[in-house]
Amino acid sequence: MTPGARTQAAIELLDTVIAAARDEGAAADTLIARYFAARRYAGSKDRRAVRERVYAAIRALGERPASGRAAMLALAADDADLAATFDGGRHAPAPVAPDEPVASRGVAPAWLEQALADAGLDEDERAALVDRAPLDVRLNPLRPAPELVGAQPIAGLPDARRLPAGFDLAPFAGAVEAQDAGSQAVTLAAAARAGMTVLDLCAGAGGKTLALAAAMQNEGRIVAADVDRARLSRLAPRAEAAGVTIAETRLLDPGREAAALADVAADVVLVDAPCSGTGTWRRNPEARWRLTPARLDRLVATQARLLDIAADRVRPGGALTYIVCSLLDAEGSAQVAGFLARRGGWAAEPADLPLGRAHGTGWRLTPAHDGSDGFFVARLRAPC
Ligand SMILES: C[S@@+](CC[C@H](N)C(=O)[O-])C[C@H]1O[C@@H](n2cnc3c(N)ncnc32)[C@H](O)[C@@H]1O
Repeated sequence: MTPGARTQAAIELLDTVIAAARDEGAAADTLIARYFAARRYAGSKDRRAVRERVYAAIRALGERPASGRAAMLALAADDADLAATFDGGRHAPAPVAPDEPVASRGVAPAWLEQALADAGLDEDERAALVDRAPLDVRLNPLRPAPELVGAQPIAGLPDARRLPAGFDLAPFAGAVEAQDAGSQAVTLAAAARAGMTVLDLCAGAGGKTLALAAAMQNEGRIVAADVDRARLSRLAPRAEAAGVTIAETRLLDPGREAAALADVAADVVLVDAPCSGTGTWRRNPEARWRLTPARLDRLVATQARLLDIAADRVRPGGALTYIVCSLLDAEGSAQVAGFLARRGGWAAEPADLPLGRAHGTGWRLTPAHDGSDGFFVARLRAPC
């Protein structure tokens, strides 16, 4: 492909990413894979260059742009080589007209930037939300530790390593789990120990379930529940590879979760709740283009409902750990304040984790402060 054809491909792809973000359609990665599946003539260098351009645009633009062309013109404003590809040549974008719309750079849509500022994140903290994320892993203490060339330790997390970009994890399946340092740190707030009964209410594919099992030295019982069949079905093979035998999965019907869990009385319940993901924009920057105030309201309502379901499953004196990979107070500190207001006798305990700092009713990790994804976590103690 010529440089102009690559630019035009990025514009076309961005048009589909923008439409999918607006209409809750497929993720950018899926759209890029589909695009090239239908264009076998594009070589691996072309694919990489186009993909990089698409993601550079997504990362640079906070507001969902009006079009792929407006998005690429925003990048071209600071990149003379890119601007030169708008030459009207064969397969290349048309030359730029004097009054053409150009998307504006930014971290997030205005309403979200304001909500993040209201949550106490200054400009530098907000800008770091869309930096590139490192590759972090958790060494599985249930398996012999492999040699990982180039691995760096992460202070305060003995099982965490930061790996060089592009490191191939496939040969280490079961011994090494890809997991952000922040995700590892917030799981420690659950303080799961050998012999406990633990409910992982939003287990997904089991990233935190496996970390809980390791902390429990694979002794006790974990009920790993989720409403998403596809995600939950990935847990059992991962557990087997990791040597985890104490986790059982339970697929829940949305709206009927409480009944399906009525037999569980847990020492620890973990709610790794569905959220806006504002703390994981480094890995998923297009999420900024998908979130609307109405979608956020729905997530906040679901989180409150899950907190109440979870609280009913904690034995007297047990603990509930609530986690969101979001830095919005509506999903974090204020969500927990609402829980404490409607649940007499419950108390928030200081988390005191190796990463992060106290924030409102809980604890917060941010990319700028901790070099990890952004999280809010609270540990809540049930009355005896
Ligand atoms: C942040 S993800 C969990 C990630 C997972 N704990 C991990 O560490 O990989 C949130 C999960 O909540 C699940 N979820 C959404 N609504 C739910 C509900 N009503 N009951 C249980 N799980 C739910 C989603 O399917 C999703 O897997």
